[in-house]
Amino acid sequence: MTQHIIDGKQLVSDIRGKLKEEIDALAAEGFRPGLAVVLVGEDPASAVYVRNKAKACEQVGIYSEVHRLPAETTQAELLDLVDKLNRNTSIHGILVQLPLPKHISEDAVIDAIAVEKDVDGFHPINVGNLSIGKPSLLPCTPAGVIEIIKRTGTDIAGKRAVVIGRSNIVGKPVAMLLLRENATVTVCHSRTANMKELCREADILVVAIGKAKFVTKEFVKPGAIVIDVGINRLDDGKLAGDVDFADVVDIAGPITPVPGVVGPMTITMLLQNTLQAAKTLRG
Ligand SMILES: Nc1nc(=O)c2c([nH]1)NC[C@@H]1CN(c3ccc(C(=O)N[C@@H](CCC(=O)O)C(=O)O)cc3)C=[N+]21
Ligand SMILES: [Mg+2]
Repeated sequence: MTQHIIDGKQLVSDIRGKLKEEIDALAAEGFRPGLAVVLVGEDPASAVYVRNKAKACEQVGIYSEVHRLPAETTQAELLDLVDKLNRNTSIHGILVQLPLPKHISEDAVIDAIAVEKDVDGFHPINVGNLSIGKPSLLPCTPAGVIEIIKRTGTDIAGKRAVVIGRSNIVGKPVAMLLLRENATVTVCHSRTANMKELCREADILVVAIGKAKFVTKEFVKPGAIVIDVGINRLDDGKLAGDVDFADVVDIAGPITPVPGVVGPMTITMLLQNTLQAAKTLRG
């Protein structure tokens, strides 16, 4: 029983291959999409993600630059950099790595990013446009989750979907996107009663709560699609998802291991958003 374990490498290389073709064609016309990533402070995990993002850009031919600022950077200095990037015509996507140091308001920084360059899809205008069904830049992890589900060959319309987690960056936008695909959507959280019973009704279960191995087989309907958004660092240094993979793998249908699928897909959707933003800005 391994054929239903979703192959992240295959998925990501298919999509990145198509992105590269389109970017190569633009480059042949003398136009290259550009991404700026801003990292404030020295969080080691963030440093790894930022390096992975730069590597992925290079792979598909997106120009990228990383701005590393010290932890003591003031909010005014960061807003000043964002303003410069907003006006830089060779930059089409801006990503300010979160979390930011406590003395800086994340809301103020996100609000300052040009809506057309907000490749994280975190700006309130992009969030609002998603919720009312207008075109927008979609948040990367949620967009990746939908792409993974579609590529299992599942028709989402009419299915029961349960999302565990209601964060602004994953749970809520995943629920919104599943609704847009005509699923019947339930969102569970820390105050939900009968969570196991609700989850067992799901044809599609998306887990984003940040608790290692929280979801066991009692949460899973036989054959259900299980998408694990969690990345938790265990005491032994290994990564684990929010799903107890060994416990769930035999009962689930298509299932994502951690690491290997949702993380690399998130970065792939960032590349896709940067291309989309570049085409929009180019007109
Ligand atoms: N403005 C902003 N946008 C983000 O999209 C954003 C952010 N801030 N802050 C941090 C989180 C986290 N994040 C990840 C992306 C890829 C992997 C990834 O590729 N993970 C690999 C494993 C990497 C490892 O070994 O640690 C995997 O799951 O296979 C993980 C985490 C994006 N984030
Ligand atoms: Mg959440």
